[in-house]
Amino acid sequence: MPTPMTPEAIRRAPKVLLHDHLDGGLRPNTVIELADTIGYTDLPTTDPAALGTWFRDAADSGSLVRYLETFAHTCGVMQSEQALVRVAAEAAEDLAADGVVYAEVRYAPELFEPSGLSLEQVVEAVQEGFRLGERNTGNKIRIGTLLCAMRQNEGWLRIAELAVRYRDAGVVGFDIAGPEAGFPPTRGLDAFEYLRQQNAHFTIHAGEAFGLPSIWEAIQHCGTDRLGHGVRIVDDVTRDADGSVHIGRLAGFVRDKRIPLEMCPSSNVQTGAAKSIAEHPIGLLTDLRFRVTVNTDNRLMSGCTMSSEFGALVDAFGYGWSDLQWFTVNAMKSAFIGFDERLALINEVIKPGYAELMA
Ligand SMILES: O=c1[nH]cnc2c1ncn2[C@@H]1O[C@H](CO)[C@@H](O)[C@H]1O
Ligand SMILES: [Zn+2]
Repeated sequence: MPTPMTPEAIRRAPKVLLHDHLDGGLRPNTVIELADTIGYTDLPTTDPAALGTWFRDAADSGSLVRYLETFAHTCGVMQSEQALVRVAAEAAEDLAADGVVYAEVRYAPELFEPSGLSLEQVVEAVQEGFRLGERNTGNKIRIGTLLCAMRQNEGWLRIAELAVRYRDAGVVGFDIAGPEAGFPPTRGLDAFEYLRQQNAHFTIHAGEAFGLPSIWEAIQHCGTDRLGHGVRIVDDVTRDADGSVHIGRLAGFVRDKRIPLEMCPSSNVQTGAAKSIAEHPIGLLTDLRFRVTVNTDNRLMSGCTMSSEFGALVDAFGYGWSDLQWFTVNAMKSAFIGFDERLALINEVIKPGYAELMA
C-alpha cells in the first residue's frame, strides 16, 4: 500500500530545490532579533507572527516590483558578517528539516556592501553559515550557492567573476534577479560570455514579469543553462478549437533541449504571473513533459516551504508520488553540481526514498 500523501509524508519525501533566495527565506523571529542587534528600526511590527503575515500580504501585490520592495527589510537586517552566517545556517537547517536533500540557494552579494564588508567577506560569511547549518541538522542536506547580480544595477561581470573565484568553495553558479521589465539580460552580455568561457553554469530569471522576448534573449543571446520561472513560455503554446496543442518554435526549443524550468507556483500567484495554483501553467507544461522543477522562490514572502508547494500541486492537479519523484529527479538532473554527485543522489537517496513511499 502506498503511503497516503499527507503533509507529513510529503515532508519526509526527499526533495530537491534549485530556486530559493537566501534573503527571501528568513525566519520572522530572526528578522526581529537581527533588527534589534543591528539597530534597524524600520520593521512594520516586532511581533513574529504578525511580521510573517505582513511579508506575505505585502508581497501579495500582483506586481513583481512591489513584491521586491519587501526585501529592503530582510537585506536591511543582514548587514553584518554574523547576520549573514546566522541566516545561512538557519536556511540550511530549515530546508533540511523540510526534507530537502539538495538545495541551490541564491543571493546578491552586492546588496550587503552597505555593511562595509567586501564582496569576498560576504561570500565567505554565507559559505560559513551553510557549512554550519549542514552540520547542525539531523537530516542530511547539501547546499550549493548561486550568486546573483541585480538586473537594475551595473557590474554583472564583477559578480560573475566572483562566482568563478569561489567555484571550488561551494558556489555552483550565477543568476540575474530583480525587476525583469526594462532590464533585459542582453544588458550584460559580457558577464555571460565570460561565464561560458570559464565553463561555468548560470540561470536567468526570465519569463516571470515579462514574456517570450525575455526568455528568447536569455537562451539565444546569453546561453542560459536554466530558466528562473520561465512561466511565460506557455505564451508559445496554443490550443486549437479541437483541443490539440501546438508548440511554437521557442517552446519547442526549450522542450527539445530539456532546458529546466525553475517554477515557483506560490510566488507566481503573488506577482500576478499566474491567476491561481490550479490555473498555473505548470499543469500544462508537466503534461507536455517540459523539464519542469518545483521551487519555493522566497519562503518568507511567499509563505511556503518545498513541502507546501508540493502539497499545493497535489491538491490542485492530483499528482501522486511518481509525479513528485519526477519533479525531484528533474531538479537533481538540472543541478549545477557534478554529474557523479547528481547521479549518486538520484540513485542512493531520491529513488529509494520514493520507492519506500510507493511500496
Ligand atoms: O521572483 C523573483 N524575481 C526576480 N527577482 C527576485 C525574485 N525573488 C527575489 N528576487 C530578488 O533577488 C534578490 C537576490 O536574492 C532579492 O534581494 C530580490 O530583490
Ligand atoms: Zn527568484
